[in-house]
Amino acid sequence: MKKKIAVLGAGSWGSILANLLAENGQDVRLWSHNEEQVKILNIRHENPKYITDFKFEDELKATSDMEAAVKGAQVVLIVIPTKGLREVSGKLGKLLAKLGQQPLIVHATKGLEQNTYKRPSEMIAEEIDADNRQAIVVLSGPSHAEDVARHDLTSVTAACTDLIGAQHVQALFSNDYFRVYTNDDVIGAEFGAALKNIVAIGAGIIHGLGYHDNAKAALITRGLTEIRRLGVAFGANPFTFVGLSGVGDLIVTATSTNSRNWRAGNELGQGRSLDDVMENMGMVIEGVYTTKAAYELSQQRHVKMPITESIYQVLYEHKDVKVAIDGLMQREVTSELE
Ligand SMILES: NC(=O)C1=CN([C@@H]2O[C@H](COP(=O)(O)OP(=O)(O)OC[C@H]3O[C@@H](n4cnc5c(N)ncnc54)[C@H](OP(=O)(O)O)[C@@H]3O)[C@@H](O)[C@H]2O)C=CC1
Ligand SMILES: O=C(CO)COP(=O)(O)O
Repeated sequence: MKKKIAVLGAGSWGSILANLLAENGQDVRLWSHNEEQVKILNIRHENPKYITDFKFEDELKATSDMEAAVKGAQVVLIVIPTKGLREVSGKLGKLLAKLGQQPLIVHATKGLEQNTYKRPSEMIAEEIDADNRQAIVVLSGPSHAEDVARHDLTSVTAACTDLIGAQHVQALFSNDYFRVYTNDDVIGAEFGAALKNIVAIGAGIIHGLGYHDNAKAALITRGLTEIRRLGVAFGANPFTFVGLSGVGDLIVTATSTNSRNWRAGNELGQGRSLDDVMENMGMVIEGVYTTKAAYELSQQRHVKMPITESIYQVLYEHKDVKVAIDGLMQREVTSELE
């Protein structure tokens, strides 16, 4: 049955997910705070800043009025970068209370909040009263918007402590090119999603420095060990990290030139400054912020994360990229299973 779905955030991922839901026959309202972008989406069916050479479904309606998007919605999908998530969730929470609605909440944000180190679902739960929502479901996995736009085969995970919520999302999003699995490990899904961006920056740096496949494979594998260590310290199921929202997303982000995190790392490896890289990307590079949060969290919890620490030193302490990467090899040798 056709559902009314509000999608908050019209960047590359929000707009493409909204389009997928419209293709699946749902009644979708895409909200953006940018009126000019809304006009272009409604008149030309394009979102040129975020997805080039792509025509959106005629049925997909955009609006800059959050109330118009959310009114009557049975499902609200939030696709806002971590930095703006609390603000947008707060507005949504107030609106749902005013409208007396209780939709299922889905989010696709990948990161950890600065200073509090909260996961996206924790921020959302704090900003939307439990009386004004059903479950919160995490949609995550290896899924570059550019690939989904061209109907490349994609598989992701819907994670929710209440499996019925995850199954609901599975049914809404799945089609012949987008396959959704379920998982009840929200902590693992969110840590996998956030932390893989740090490793993707590292993989880009390695490429930019001129190292090759052996170095990339080692970084990805040892990076996964760090992701698992921190996630498990917070109660994640270690098996989630060998799933789509763990190693799956790590592979796609650390090996694809579509990845903003990989591209940022590659440019840093070639000697560009972080300010320069961030200014020119024009889209969010979540890993830059997540590196800081994860590094501080690892120090606080005494979790060994040498790759994260090295990337933190490059991003925040101006350490030379080559010295940082080569330094990883010069550490005391150790057991792989430690
Ligand atoms: N792109 C992808 O392929 C994928 C992305 N993700 C994740 O999805 C999340 C969103 O990423 P993505 O769509 O790529 O990001 P983009 O940078 O492409 O777009 C972000 C969108 O959010 C809007 N926005 C940012 N802050 C606010 C705010 N405070 N209030 C209202 N709107 C805001 C931006 O508006 P404005 O244009 O005004 O800046 C823009 O429309 C990230 O956490 C990312 O890691 C997950 C899977 C795949
Ligand atoms: O999360 C993503 C793909 O699964 C998108 O990664 P980037 O933000 O690095 O482009």
